[in-house]
Amino acid sequence: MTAPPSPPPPAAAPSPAAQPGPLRVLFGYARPHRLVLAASLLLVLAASVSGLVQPLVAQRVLEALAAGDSATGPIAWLAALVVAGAGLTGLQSWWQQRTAERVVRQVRRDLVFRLIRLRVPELDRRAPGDLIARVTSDSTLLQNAATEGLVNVANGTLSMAGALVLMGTVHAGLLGVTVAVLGTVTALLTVVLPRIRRAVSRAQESVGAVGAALDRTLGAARTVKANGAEARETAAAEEAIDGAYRAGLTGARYAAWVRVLSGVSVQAAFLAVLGVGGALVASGELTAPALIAFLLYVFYLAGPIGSLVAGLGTLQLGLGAVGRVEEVGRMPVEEDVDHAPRPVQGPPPAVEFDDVRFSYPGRGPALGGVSFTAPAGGQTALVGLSGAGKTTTFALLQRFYEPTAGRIRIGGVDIAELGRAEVRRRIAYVEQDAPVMAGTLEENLRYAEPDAPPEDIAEALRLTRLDALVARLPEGLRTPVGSRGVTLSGGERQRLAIARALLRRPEVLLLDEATAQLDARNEQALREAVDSAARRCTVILIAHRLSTVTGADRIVVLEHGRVRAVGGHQELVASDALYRELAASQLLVGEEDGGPGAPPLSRRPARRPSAG
Ligand SMILES: Nc1ncnc2c1ncn2[C@@H]1O[C@H](COP(=O)(O)OP(=O)(O)OP(=O)(O)O)[C@@H](O)[C@H]1O
Repeated sequence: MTAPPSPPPPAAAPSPAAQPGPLRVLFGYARPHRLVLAASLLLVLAASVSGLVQPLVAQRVLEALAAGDSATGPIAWLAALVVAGAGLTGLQSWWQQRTAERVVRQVRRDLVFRLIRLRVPELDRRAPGDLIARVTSDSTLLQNAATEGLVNVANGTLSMAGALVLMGTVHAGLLGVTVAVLGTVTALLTVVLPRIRRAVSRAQESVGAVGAALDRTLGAARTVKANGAEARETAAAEEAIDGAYRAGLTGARYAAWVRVLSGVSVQAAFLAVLGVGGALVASGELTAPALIAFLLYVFYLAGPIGSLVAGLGTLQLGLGAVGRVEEVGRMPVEEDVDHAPRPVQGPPPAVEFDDVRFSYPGRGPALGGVSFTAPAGGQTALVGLSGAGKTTTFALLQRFYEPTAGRIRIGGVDIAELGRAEVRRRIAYVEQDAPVMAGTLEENLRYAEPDAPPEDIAEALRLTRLDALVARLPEGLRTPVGSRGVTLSGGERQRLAIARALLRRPEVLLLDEATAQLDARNEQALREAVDSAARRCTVILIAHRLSTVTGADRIVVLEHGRVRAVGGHQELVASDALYRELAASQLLVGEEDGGPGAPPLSRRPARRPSAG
């Protein structure tokens, strides 16, 4: 198997101990692109300077005209400045957007890299829809802030400072008037902008909740429809949509205030300067062209102020998203799954559970000291009532969760000493509700073994009787399956999962028995497939059916997270009351029906992440 390319770890994944503020984090995302962003800032500043010089040149034009001189030169300069300003603005916009796309690509790659490696306990407590929203929409807000927001704020600040300096050269007193007016407006803006940020954070959380609600509902679409629960599910999503709407309205209200304040600032400064400057012109302390030039500067300020306000607004949106993106950086991931472990060729190993204890977070013990040995190369069946702890033993064996006490050994080696990739390379796992991955039937088969030789594929297909299905499909193995292709039946999906598992030639095969949806013929085929796998590896299965239990070398009866009894079928029927009860209530019915058609020993619903 070739190892997948592993992208670099996230650019900014702070340790929980010292978390920098959101602004610093934002700078962290912009830092790798600082040269391009600086160039972008220079371009926008150059465009601003061309605007900044225009009032001065206009003043020359007016003075030349007032003196009866030719104004052709200054007018030509003015035209050149206007064209240069427009060109620079266009170039800057393209350049900045290009950088923004790079930033968001990196943010999304980092997020996806981490999300796919999240530890199972973390995945179990998170809603996938919410995690997806962080990749799709929060990353966009963050990207805008880290590029456009920072450049706009820098440009607005520098351009405004430049304009104020030039205005000071025209008339210091009028500059004082302008600064007083703008200062008042700025004070008001600092009250409003953080509110926008909080509103955006709330809106983003609600959008994440919409995603989570939809993910849950669409994932259980058949159950929703079968139970006529469309209205209830719609209401649940609508509640989140309304939350986003309310937060959006709040944000819009504050955004409107920002527009009003920034618009009013220039108008107010204009009126104040006109009044004071008019008096100065009347008293002869200021020339009319100088006042006009000053007023042009005041209008020019609308540009930098607009840039500053837009930049601050974008920053607020981004700062609201930073927390949600950064939180992913703090979620625990499996660090040890990205190296290609050595191929396994050894003989089947024994699997030992030695006084294993485990509790799910916030729950009582799921396993309270489980000890049993699955003999090397044998078939071991785990049976027990629903909730006894069967699936939990599989989760611990694959290091999805870690035991709180006790040891699990494969071939005598404690799996805690092996990397997760190593442990999982030795084990093939067939889930009860085995999912079909996107792609063709062949890609599904080769999912873990892309280089499996064709004869192995043919054998796996034959053993699982999928060869008949392949022959029926128009494009054979190249037929796309899953959501964008041919829909496979539950039984076909399960056989596909077993074929995939057999192709991996594992040391240990874990089978959460998936025979409930098979007809008798195919179930017989599966038994043969598992029997043939058992000649090459150690098989542990969560048994739901009589035929499996009677075929197993060893049966482990679990009850309330403990091993209640271990033995063969006849032995347990004779010695264990619970096993006998299970057999009496369900297995015997199966025998009467002819074995393979028997009902499951224990049924359980498909598990969904517990987080809502
Ligand atoms: N992800 C989880 N988070 C919290 N508790 C869990 C989780 N998975 C299982 N449990 C709890 O742990 C206990 C053992 O569950 P487990 O799934 O191992 O039982 P099981 O024997 O496999 O049951 P079934 O046959 O119904 O699948 C149960 O009380 C269950 O509610």
